[in-house]
Amino acid sequence: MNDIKVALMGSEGAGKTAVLVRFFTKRFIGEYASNANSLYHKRLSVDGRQINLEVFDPCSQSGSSRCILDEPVAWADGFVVVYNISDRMSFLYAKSILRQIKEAREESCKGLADIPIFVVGNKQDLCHARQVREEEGRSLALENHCHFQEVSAAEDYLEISNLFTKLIRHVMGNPKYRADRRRYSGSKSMAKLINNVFGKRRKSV
Ligand SMILES: Nc1nc2c(ncn2[C@@H]2O[C@H](COP(=O)(O)OP(=O)(O)OP(=O)(O)O)[C@@H](O)[C@H]2O)c(=O)[nH]1
Repeated sequence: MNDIKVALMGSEGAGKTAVLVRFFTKRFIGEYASNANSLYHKRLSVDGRQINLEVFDPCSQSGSSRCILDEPVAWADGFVVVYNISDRMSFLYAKSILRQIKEAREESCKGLADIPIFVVGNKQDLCHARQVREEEGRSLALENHCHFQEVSAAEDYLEISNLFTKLIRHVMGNPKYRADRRRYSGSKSMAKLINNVFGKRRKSV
């Protein structure tokens, strides 16, 4: 079993939970109670390999994204940074998240290039109210050595599913992930870290 840990980042209302719930359930639910950090988990198979996927979905309303970010940077094998294409502020926020991930990883001497990050422009169905051009999203991703995709959690399942599958493949192909897996396999230390950082709250969708 491959354990893969992904952190979802982005401003309040960008659609982080909607994107995740779409991937996990194929459905768009519309409104989500979001007053706490959540850790979702799901078992799936990618290229014939069994994956135990854990996704950290922070509550943006806590207003403490900086400290929320510190631990996931050490914890996550990959990131999905979501913004809303009809909200420029959310794009600027995504930019600042990427900068913070980079700084935090530089502090821990891990660099940015070795961790898969997907920049996701959500709410593509609202393109009539677009405030962020697709090229801007693509350039931001390129500048930061990230992958890029626009999606609509409201309308797409396939694109979102492909995105997570691609992320999982990149994580599994990452030498750092493979080294960490060897180091942590059979160890209780990661489970302990997760409980310390995120509390015991876990969700299955
Ligand atoms: N039109 C449209 N609305 C969306 C889409 N994705 C999410 N929404 C709506 O945007 C709002 C916020 O979605 P959430 O998934 O709760 O956003 P979030 O980023 O998790 O927000 P926080 O939990 O507050 O951090 C909800 O009203 C969703 O229904 C989308 O693709 N298109």
